[in-house]
This record gives sequence, structure tokens and C-alpha cells, in this order.
Amino acid sequence: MDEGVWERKYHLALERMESDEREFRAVEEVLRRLSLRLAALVTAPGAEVAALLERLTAELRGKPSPASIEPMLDALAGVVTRLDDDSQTEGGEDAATVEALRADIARLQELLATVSARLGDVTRFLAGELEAARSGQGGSHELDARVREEMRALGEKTLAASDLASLQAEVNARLSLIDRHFSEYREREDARLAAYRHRAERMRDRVEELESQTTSLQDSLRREHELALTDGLTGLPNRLAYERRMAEVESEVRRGAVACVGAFDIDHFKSINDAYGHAAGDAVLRIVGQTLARELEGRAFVARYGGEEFVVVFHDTAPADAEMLSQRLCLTVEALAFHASSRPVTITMSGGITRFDAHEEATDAFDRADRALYAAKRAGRNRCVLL
Ligand SMILES: Nc1nc2c(ncn2[C@@H]2O[C@H](COP(=O)(O)OP(=O)(O)OP(=O)(O)O)[C@@H](O)[C@H]2O)c(=O)[nH]1
Repeated sequence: MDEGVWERKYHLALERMESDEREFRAVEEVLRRLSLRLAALVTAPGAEVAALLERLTAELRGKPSPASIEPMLDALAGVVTRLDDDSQTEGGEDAATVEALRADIARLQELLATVSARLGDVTRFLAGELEAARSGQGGSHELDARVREEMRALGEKTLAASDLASLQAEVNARLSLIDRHFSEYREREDARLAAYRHRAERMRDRVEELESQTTSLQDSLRREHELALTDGLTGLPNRLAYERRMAEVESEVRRGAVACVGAFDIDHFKSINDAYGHAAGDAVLRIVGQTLARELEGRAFVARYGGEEFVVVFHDTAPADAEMLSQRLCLTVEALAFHASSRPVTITMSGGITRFDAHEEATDAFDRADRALYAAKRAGRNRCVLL
């Protein structure tokens, strides 16, 4: 059950308890007035009324339960009727007192019935829903037991009380105790709720912390993953990324797609390194790689295979189209205005292209593209060969 629902139930229970307490206070007030009136009557009609009260007390002793309050009041009503009759016979001297007493008794009867019903509700509520919500922590159960005990003791003392004054004192004492139990219960529940909120807040902080740790872990894993698939010099996908892509293309080709593989290698790259230095060689690798990626964007996957060699996977491209695109690439690279040590350097590139056959492995297609590349080298470089 969520905290809001629990709190609403808790406050509802408190409101009902407070209302019950008010009812008790009203009962107490009526009892007080009742005792005064009875005391007045006892002194007036003498032995007969005393005998009636004695009989009433004995009757009450025989029924030790809250329900016995009602027979007690019926008996009191009988006394009042008798007194009423007598008073009319004797000239109505006490008629007003008797009438007031009868009204008090009726009101007391009604109030006790209400209190009894409300207490039943509270008891059921505490023993049932609230108990379940607290998952056996025992607070409401304890309160329930204590209230029950006070009510039982109240019933016993009421029956045992020989006069209304002591009954009134008992009622007062028991009501104070019940009130104290409710206060203790309320304090305990407030403390428990505060502790619960504190725990919930700590838990939420911890969850947020874990979430942020998870996010940063995922980010760093994603970065690691990207790094593992990227060539550090050119920023292009590396050989591992190429192999993964080829695994995907392999199944596409098996399902009927048309794909070609191209192997490209910068011509006489060693001499560029030798003439202008390794850094210039690196710059050539970067500019050639970027040119391939830019020119083939959306049409092919481009990766640095290793050294000065690049590999291209043309998807949905027939071999003749792949060859035409490759020739155009060679022309674009040749036209690059590259300078090293303030001198223009002509870069050329050779390429070998082949179709990825549906019945072969990715490595077979690559090997054939590589053979086509060396055929292009042998044929004089700065060209592409389709095999
Ligand atoms: N600067 C630089 N050089 C590299 C890198 N990787 C490989 N090389 C160099 O590339 C050169 C490759 O030379 P070769 O395999 O002889 O080929 P080539 O000189 O291009 O000759 P052909 O391929 O026959 O045209 C070697 O000198 C390598 O040291 C790199 O990352 N940076």
C-alpha cells in the first residue's frame, strides 16, 4: 500500500478515535447529571427507591459485558416510571425532576448505543486494515488490545459499582486511560511515519545514485565500444568494424542482395614516407580516408583495413557500378591538392573490386578483391580492376 493511502487511513482512524472520545465525554457528562438526580431521588422516596437501585446493581452484576448497559438503563427507566407514577399520585411534587431524569436516561441509552457501535468499528478497523498495512508491526494491535482491556475493565467496574458516584469515577479513570493510550499510539505512529519517510528518502537517493552510475557506466562502455571499432589515425571504422559489417552483408547477400567489395591501396606510399616523413604519410592517410568516406557516403561502407590499405563495401550496387564509382574515386584522389614541405605531392591510389557471391565466405570475396588490387598495381597503378 502506498504511503498516501496509509496516511489517509491513519488520519481517518485518528478522527474516528477523537469522535469516540467526544462521545465518551458526553456519556460522562450525562452520567454525572444522572448520578446527581438519582442521589436526589434516593433521598426522597426512601426505602423503595433504594431497593430498586439494589436490584438494578445485582442485575448488572449478572451480565458482565458492554451490552449489559442497555438492560441496566431499561431497569433505570422502570424506576423512573414508578417514581413518575408515584409523583403524580402524590401531587406531582417531583414530576419535573423525574421527567428530566427520564430524558437523561434516554439520552444516555442512545449515546451508549452509538459509542458501542463506534468502538466496534474502531476495533474492527484497527484489527483489520491498519494491522495489515503495518505488516505485523503490532502498534495498532497493541492499541486495540489496550482499548479492549479498558472497555472490559470499565464494564466490570460498572457492574461492580455500588453507586453512581463510584461508577462515574470509574468511567472517568478509564476514559483518561483510553485517551492516554490514543496519545501514545499517535506519538508512536508519528515517529514511525517520520522514520519511514526518512528511509524512503534515503532509498530514493541511493536509487538515483545507482541510476547515474549506471548511465555513466553505459556511456563509458559505449565509448569503449566505439573506440574498439574506430581507427585512431583516420577516424574511419577499423578492420574489426569491417569484419562485423561483412558478417551482416553476408546474410543480406544470402537473402538476394547485391554487394561488392573493393580493396584500395595508396601507390608508392613508402616513398611518400621516405621523402616527406612519417607525419606527412599520416596526413596522406587521413586525407585519402576522409575523401573515400565523403565520396561514398550513403552508398558504401568505408574502413581502414591496415597500413595504407582501405576496404569498401558497396551495398545494393552491381559490379559495373562499383567499378565506375571506384574509377571516379581514383580520379578524385589524384586531383587532391596535397602539399608536403610546401611542395605539391601527387597521390594516386589503386583498387580491386569484386562481387560478393551468395555462396562464398566474406574472406573469399576480400581475397579476390585483394588479387584484383594487385592486378591493378601490376597494370601500372592509379586504376581499378574488376575481378
Ligand atoms: N606514415 C605511416 N606509414 C605507414 C603506416 N602504416 C604503414 N605505413 C607504411 O606504409 C608503407 C607501405 O609500403 P609498401 O607496402 O611497400 O607499399 P607502397 O610503398 O605503397 O608500394 P605499393 O603498394 O606497391 O604501391 C610502409 O613503409 C609502412 O611503414 C602509418 O600508419 N603511417
